[in-house]
Amino acid sequence: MPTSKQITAAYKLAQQRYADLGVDTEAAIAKALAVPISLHCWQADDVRGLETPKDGVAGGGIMATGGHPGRARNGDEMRADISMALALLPGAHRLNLHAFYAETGDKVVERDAIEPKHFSRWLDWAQSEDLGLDFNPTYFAHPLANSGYTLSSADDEIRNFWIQHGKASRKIAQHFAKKLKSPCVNNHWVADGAKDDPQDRFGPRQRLAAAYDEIFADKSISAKHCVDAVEGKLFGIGSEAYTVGSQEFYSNYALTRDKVLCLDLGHYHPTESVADKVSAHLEFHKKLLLHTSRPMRWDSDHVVTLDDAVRNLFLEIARGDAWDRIYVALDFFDASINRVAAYVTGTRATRQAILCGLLDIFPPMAKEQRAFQPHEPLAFMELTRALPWGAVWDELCRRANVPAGADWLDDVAAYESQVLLNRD
Ligand SMILES: C[C@H](O)[C@H](O)[C@@H](O)C(=O)CO
Ligand SMILES: [Mn+2]
Repeated sequence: MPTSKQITAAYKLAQQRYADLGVDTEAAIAKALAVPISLHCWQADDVRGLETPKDGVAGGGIMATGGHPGRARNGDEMRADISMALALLPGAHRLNLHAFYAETGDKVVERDAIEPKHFSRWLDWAQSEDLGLDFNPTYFAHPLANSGYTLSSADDEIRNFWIQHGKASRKIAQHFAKKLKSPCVNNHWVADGAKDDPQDRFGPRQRLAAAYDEIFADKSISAKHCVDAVEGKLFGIGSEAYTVGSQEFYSNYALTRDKVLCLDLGHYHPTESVADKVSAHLEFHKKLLLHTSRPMRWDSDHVVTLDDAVRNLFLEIARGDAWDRIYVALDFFDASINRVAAYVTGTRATRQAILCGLLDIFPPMAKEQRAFQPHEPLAFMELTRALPWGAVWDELCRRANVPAGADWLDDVAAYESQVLLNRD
């Protein structure tokens, strides 16, 4: 693995190479370190939640598969594992919590009754790690979600239960934001839908819109603190034929209600480009929440790698200079590998994509108002891929005081043998 001296020497050469193309690597490193990435707490425990012991499935259209030992079994273990991952990650981070990670002791507290106090241990830990907090109401993995419909249910009792949960989530998000002096993104996703063609597609969508309107009607919640986002999807396990909260539904909802639209890289047809959607949405929406994920043939939530989808997404953000109009969050869960390694791999890949976006040669070229021959953009895009961004990344890691290269694997191996393998 490269020494600190070797990293700096390689960086100097890379810096010059980029400078010749008009790219300021110092500015790119500083900005790439500053973009906050919200780490999803649910990779640590395979999306099980802390409410009651459950086996395997999270329920509601998503599922972590695999049986690698060492899964976190409680809040303390989750926090320890995430702290371990954070120690190996460069840059600014937040923690993205789901409501079913409330810690209520021996008391069963229903989701419509959760309060900020049930997350005080997460809040204390976030303060100690200097992290902002984001939040998500959990509209799945619950007996009242078994019918396949929650906020869009035709059953008043079920729908009202989930409306109360949505309202409670916003109070918690506002509390986090005030305590941590940092706005809290509160992302709403429901798995509502049908496995096979329903006879009524209108009713659930009308009820879903009305339910959200009721949730968001609470005027005691300020958008300065609680930044509500809504996340659509093409299909899920059990909602193959009909997903109530589709992309079109949420795009229109967010636009007409001034909410943030969430784009998850796993939520589209495999050939659809999420990068291409960014400029279309940002022409109309103020902000986007981006969930980085890797859909292997379907919405499988594989650990993020530096693939074209993630790279192109942040190239697009860079080309539109839209850094202040996005929130970046992770969304993957793999129970078949060491979960700390999953965090480190996926978070590093996301930040590498951010860095590659910032090292793009097109924005400086655009300033020169250079007229391209039709064949040139493609040639320059190929050149961009071949530029020594890895040397800039190593330098970024060195400055952030975290291992460059794959040196972090040693730390993960030690943590696995000393901590993770001692769990049942
Ligand atoms: C656990 C999250 O809420 C979930 O992954 C959601 O963001 C999603 O993407 C569902 O497919
Ligand atoms: Mn998502």
